[in-house]
Amino acid sequence: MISLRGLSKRYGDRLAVDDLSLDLRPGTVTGFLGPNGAGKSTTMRMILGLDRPTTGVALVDGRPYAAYRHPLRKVGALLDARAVHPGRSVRAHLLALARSNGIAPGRVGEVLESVGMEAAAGRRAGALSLGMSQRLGIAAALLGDPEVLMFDEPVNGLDPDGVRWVRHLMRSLADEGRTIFVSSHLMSEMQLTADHLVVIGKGRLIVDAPLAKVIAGSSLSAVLVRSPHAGDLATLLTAAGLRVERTGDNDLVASGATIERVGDLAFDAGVRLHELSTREASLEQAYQELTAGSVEYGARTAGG
Ligand SMILES: Nc1ncnc2c1ncn2[C@@H]1O[C@H](COP(=O)(O)OP(=O)(O)OP(=O)(O)O)[C@@H](O)[C@H]1O
Repeated sequence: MISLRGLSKRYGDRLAVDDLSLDLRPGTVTGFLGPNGAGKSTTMRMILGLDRPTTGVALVDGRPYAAYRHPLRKVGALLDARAVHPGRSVRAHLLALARSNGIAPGRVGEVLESVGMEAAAGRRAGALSLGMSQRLGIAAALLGDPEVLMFDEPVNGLDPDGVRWVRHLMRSLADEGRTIFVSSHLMSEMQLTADHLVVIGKGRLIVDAPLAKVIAGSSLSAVLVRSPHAGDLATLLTAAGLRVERTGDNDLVASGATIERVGDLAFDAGVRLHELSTREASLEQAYQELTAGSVEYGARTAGG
């Protein structure tokens, strides 16, 4: 498990990461979201000991990453796909990593196969396309068969097949009980991949919650109700603390509650229902509401 406690990073007068405390759990894909400059990469770098926290700690199973003798066997990471020796072949790059981490050389062939790069093993790492570099970075992360995997924008540059492949890979790694921490700006992809979300803005924690809860919390998620007594029901639900909007003579939309709660309130009051259903916000909509106050580098939209 990865634990962050009061983790902060200051660059000059800029607080890039501001007092983050959270746990990343095994068997879970945790999506790491936030606007540009929010501090995602800096957080990941601190977990990997590549940046020193100004205050606080980042621990992997109770110890700093750097305290492990063979760190790649504990945490595999893809942070910057282009951070490879450009003149080395794909195979030589992975062999060098394996050697320095006490990993059997035979493992190189296995990870090349699992990322579909056996045929490219002899190519110069510096001459790969961005998508192929991403695959090589993922192969390097998998090399030590680690319990924890961190990926910074892993689908960047991948074609649709590659994107789907990464999604399935993350799911299967989590299903094997590993801890997966993945940053992305692709909300539709995150909605399909993540179980849990950590959202930060301007270095600060905004949300640490299951995906379903984040989506249900959006003002655009709601319960739709049709009833011949919609007026009575609206009064009842409002009195119970729900936000209610009448959308027709017999129709209303209630937000701030589950479908079960709306159904139970109607049943208890003896109000007849002709329809009870949910409208789910997309992750993109939920995310926009959550981060509305934290976007530093947003372009103004037309008319906005
Ligand atoms: N080495 C550094 N020196 C000075 N400032 C830095 C350094 N690295 C990051 N920063 C600043 O810290 C803040 C957080 O950057 P970071 O790259 O962690 O954000 P991010 O959430 O990963 O952004 P993006 O989504 O754009 O990749 C930014 O304001 C960035 O300019």
